[in-house]
Amino acid sequence: MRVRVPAKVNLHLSVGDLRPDGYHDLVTVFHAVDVFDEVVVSAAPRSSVRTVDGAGGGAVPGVPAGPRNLAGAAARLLAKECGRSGSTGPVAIEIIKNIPVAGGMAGGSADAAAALVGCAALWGLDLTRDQLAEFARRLGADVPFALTGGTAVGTGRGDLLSPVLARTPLHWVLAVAGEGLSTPEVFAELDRLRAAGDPPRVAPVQEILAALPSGDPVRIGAALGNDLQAAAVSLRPELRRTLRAGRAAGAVGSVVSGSGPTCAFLCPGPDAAADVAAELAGSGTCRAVRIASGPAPGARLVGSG
Ligand SMILES: C[C@](O)(CO)[C@H](O)COP(=O)(O)OP(=O)(O)OC[C@H]1O[C@@H](n2ccc(N)nc2=O)[C@H](O)[C@@H]1O
Ligand SMILES: Nc1ncnc2c1ncn2[C@@H]1O[C@H](COP(=O)(O)OP(=O)(O)OP(=O)(O)O)[C@@H](O)[C@H]1O
Repeated sequence: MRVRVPAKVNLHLSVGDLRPDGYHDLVTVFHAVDVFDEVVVSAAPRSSVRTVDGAGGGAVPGVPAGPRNLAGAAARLLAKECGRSGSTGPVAIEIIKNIPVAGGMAGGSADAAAALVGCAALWGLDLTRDQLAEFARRLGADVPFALTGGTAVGTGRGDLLSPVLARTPLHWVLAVAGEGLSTPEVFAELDRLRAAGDPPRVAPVQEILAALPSGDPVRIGAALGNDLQAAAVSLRPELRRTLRAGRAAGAVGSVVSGSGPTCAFLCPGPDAAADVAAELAGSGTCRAVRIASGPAPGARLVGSG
């Protein structure tokens, strides 16, 4: 079973206080973009997970091959919970990676969502979208959104979703950094910054929710915001230059995606995105540049047999 699954950017992310369970309450607006990982799940004598680079086919540093890989964890969870209702068994999982690793674009979460969809199909499990979402939630805060895609508001840990009807395509340039950031470290840095003196918080979510139906990139660009941006910039001060370079190149909005360090630049249209990408690529402020658009659909079977 071959499943295609999108990356996300957060158009809005407001972070509440640290909870006793180590998480923070969030209000976020997820937006899926057309940077896709593919996850291929096949019955095999022994379970395994292998990741290859979608661009060159080589190894992908930073992605665990063993039991810590979230896609393998997804397969194990489904086998454990549904073993009695279908023919579960060992699976070989191959991940074809295009989503930047540890980039704040939920790549590991996407692979977990794709593995849930692929294994459910392989094993003939008759699960509803709600049942899949419940398993997804147990794997990580970002996993349920990778199932649904589109644009959605997330509350709780970010895992309670309600869809946002905003179908006008948005054109993005993504600036990918040379080295990733650890999500727990970025949340911890925000706690530290707040203990030392409250950094400014993002505007209420209503601002972006009011802007989205207009489809107007200038209005939407002005409403982008992320409480984790200050923490990501504090850990990686060079992101300031990246953000400045994208705006100087003509982007109408900029935001660090999730826990970073990927920076997302909203552009007025596809031609402007090509111009911004070319200029950013020459600015020397990031490792790679990608053009993307959203909203993209969530995890979907694209082949079988
Ligand atoms: C930053 C975001 O990408 C925004 O969409 C997500 O909140 C992160 O989601 P994720 O990577 O799926 O997160 P998880 O794997 O569930 O959690 C990793 C760690 O991030 C921190 N974490 C995550 C989500 C959340 N609401 N509060 C947190 O404090 C916790 O330290 C947690 O142990
Ligand atoms: N399938 C996977 N793909 C990528 N990373 C994985 C995977 N499984 C486990 N990981 C681990 O998760 C860490 C975070 O990777 P990921 O690419 O999901 O980060 P992220 O995009 O910043 O996450 P998020 O946006 O959800 O916070 C990696 O450093 C790696 O150790």
